[in-house]
Amino acid sequence: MEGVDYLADERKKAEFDVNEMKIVWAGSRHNFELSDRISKLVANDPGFSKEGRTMLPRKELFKNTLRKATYAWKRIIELRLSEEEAAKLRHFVDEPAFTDLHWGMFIPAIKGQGTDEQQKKWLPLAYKMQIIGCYAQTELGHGSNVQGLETTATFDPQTDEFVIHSPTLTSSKWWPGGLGKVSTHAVVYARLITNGKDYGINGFIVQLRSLEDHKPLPGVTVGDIGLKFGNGAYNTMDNGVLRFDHVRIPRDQMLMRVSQVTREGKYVQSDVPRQLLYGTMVYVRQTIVSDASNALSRAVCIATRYSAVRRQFGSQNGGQEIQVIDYKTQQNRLFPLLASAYAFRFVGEWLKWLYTDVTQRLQANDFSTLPEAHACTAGLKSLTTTATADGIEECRKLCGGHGYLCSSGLPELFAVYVPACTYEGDNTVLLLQVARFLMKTVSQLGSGKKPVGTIAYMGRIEHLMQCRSDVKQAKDWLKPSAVVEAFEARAARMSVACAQNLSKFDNPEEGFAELAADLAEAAVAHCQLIVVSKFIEKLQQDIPGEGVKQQLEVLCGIYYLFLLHKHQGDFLGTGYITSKQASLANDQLRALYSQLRPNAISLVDAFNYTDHFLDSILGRYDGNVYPKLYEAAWKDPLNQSDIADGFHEYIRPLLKQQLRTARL
Ligand SMILES: CCCCCCCCCCCCCCCCCC(=O)SCCNC(=O)CCNC(=O)[C@H](O)C(C)(C)COP(=O)(O)OP(=O)(O)OC[C@H]1O[C@@H](n2cnc3c(N)ncnc32)[C@H](O)[C@@H]1OP(=O)(O)O
Ligand SMILES: Cc1cc2nc3c(=O)[nH]c(=O)nc-3n(C[C@H](O)[C@H](O)[C@H](O)COP(=O)(O)OP(=O)(O)OC[C@H]3O[C@@H](n4cnc5c(N)ncnc54)[C@H](O)[C@@H]3O)c2cc1C
Repeated sequence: MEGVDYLADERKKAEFDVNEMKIVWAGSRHNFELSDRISKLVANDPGFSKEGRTMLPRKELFKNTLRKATYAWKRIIELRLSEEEAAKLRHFVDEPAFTDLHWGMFIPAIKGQGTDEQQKKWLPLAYKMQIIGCYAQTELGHGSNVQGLETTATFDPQTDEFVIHSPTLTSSKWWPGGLGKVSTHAVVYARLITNGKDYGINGFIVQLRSLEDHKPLPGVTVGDIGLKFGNGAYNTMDNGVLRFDHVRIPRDQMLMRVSQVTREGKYVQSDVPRQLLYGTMVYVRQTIVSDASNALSRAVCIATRYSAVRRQFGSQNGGQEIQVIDYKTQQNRLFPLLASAYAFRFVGEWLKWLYTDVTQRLQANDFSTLPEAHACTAGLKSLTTTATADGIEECRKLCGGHGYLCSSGLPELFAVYVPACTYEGDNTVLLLQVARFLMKTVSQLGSGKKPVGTIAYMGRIEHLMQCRSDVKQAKDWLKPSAVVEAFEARAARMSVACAQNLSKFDNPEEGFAELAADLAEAAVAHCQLIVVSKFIEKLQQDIPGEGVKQQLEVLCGIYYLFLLHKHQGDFLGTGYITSKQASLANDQLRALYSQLRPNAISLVDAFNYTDHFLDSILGRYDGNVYPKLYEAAWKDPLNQSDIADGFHEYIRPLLKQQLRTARL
């Protein structure tokens, strides 16, 4: 029945102020009001309808995305939205498009690596979308190994130009989003060669298509790389292939903040670190961490609401069956994901702060926190995207068979999200960057250099190597100090063990390669410590609203106790806890599940998602699942007629043949 709230009883059980929790989730009242207003604006505009998008063939799907992205831009101009509001609108339109890369990477690359003059020239064009840009770094032969890229940019002093060239097949640019069919320009990463010397990778602004008729410019070969994983999903994006045949660009289109080439062809290195060339990746990794909580919370919202609607087994005397959310196994799979969504939200907020801080420092020529910012963005990107992709898939399974239907919203969410484990740095490769940072920190411990920030705990290494957990009863696991020490001791001991094993190798690089799997695990332990610590720090703030802080404490407990349970081997193996203490942690975890249970629906309501954004019959706010699933099935093109296309060609002859055989 329309208008009935099938989850009303669940909502009545809430022990906290949901409206206040909405503000905590959004980060501030301002953010909440902004998201609330813009998400409703998008949901109520038929121009942003998602109806039938998973059914469209690629060409129509792509054209539909072009229409939506252009319509979004039109609305942004008409409504005079600020940059912040416009970004929110694109987010709630919820369809990967070329604009993500234009705003998310092309513009940030020019801002981060262009000189003031270059920014003045290019940014106004990009802001008005008079040019559309993408980020062309990855090649057919190399993605992770940026230093291995092959595209060349050779300076020609005769004409004061760079010649951009793709010398081999493997040097073809491959993957950049927005490149295949839309971008007029790209920031292209190529090897800078001047006076016959190779100075490594640099960024160059290259025009690819005519601004008049959109044809590729002479010397440019460009197209789409083909269909990707999933129906609809990321196929709304034109990931592209690009080759250059001696394409000439003026010298001043080399992005010159980090290094310059003079009119005479002399290479000059600025006094900023070369790693700033990788700055766009640091920026985007930070945004990906913030985005992880959006994707995970969305899946969790669907699975939680559906788990309260769905009933299986246990009816007595004709009564109702049990809601599947009441099974402990369902809770043990679902509630840690709900807790992770909140944990990633808060670590995302903190990382944003860290990124802003490092950016301000860089502007003042203070590069001291750059290595930590790189390690944090790389590690947390890896940790949160892996957990989110796995979590979305788990939510699909938590919804049983119906989760496999596209109308559950989960298959498409997974297909759109899962490449986050690969793009912007393969997750294993990024963990190994964190491990390098950890090994460097451990090797410097005796040098008098005091570790600071997220690595400050290494400064207490002697204590952390010896201490033992003093937990005696299950509720002792609720003490923040007991938990933080457990995660610090585990991370420190795993890093030190790796460092000790590394020291047995004559060649450190050989040792690093041999021990890579252990090093990646040490990096995970360090990153989990960051997430746990930031959640605990968040709880030390003043959090208004009846019962809100208590619910967050429950979620925080579930997050760290679930990790402790899952990685028990690490905690036991490094000798910080005993098996008895591990078992007490598990007892406490079960108790927390029971505390969370009555609040589960309201905790996902606090995400404040519209039904339009969720795009899921199973996750509907009103829980009216079955009639809507039934209705949706009849909308499938296969059900447009009772007799299937192809019946006369294929099925009928088959049946006839069987009839003949039967008669024989
Ligand atoms: C439905 C939703 C729709 C939309 C929602 C929107 C939400 C927002 C999301 C945005 C849109 C996302 C769309 C997808 C975009 C994907 C774009 C890409 O993939 S683009 C392509 C992305 N591609 C990749 O990510 C490629 C991954 N590969 C790499 O980044 C590098 O090759 C490497 C780091 C692995 C090695 O680097 P290499 O130079 O070979 O070697 P070494 O290791 O020897 O390091 C040397 C030194 O440098 C240091 N350092 C390193 N990095 C950094 C840094 N960033 N900074 C600072 N420092 C850094 C390092 O610590 C070391 O220091 P030290 O020890 O000497 O002190
Ligand atoms: C949807 C999508 C969008 C993208 N958008 C863009 C874009 O806009 N612009 C752009 O430039 N690029 C883009 N990319 C490319 C992306 O950044 C790369 O695919 C990514 O950096 C991984 O590199 P790779 O493909 O070379 O993987 P590979 O490095 O070939 O990875 C293959 C395997 O090797 C392992 N491996 C590699 N090196 C090591 C190592 N040193 N130690 C241990 N294991 C290792 C990896 O863990 C992985 O298991 C996109 C990719 C995708 C999927």
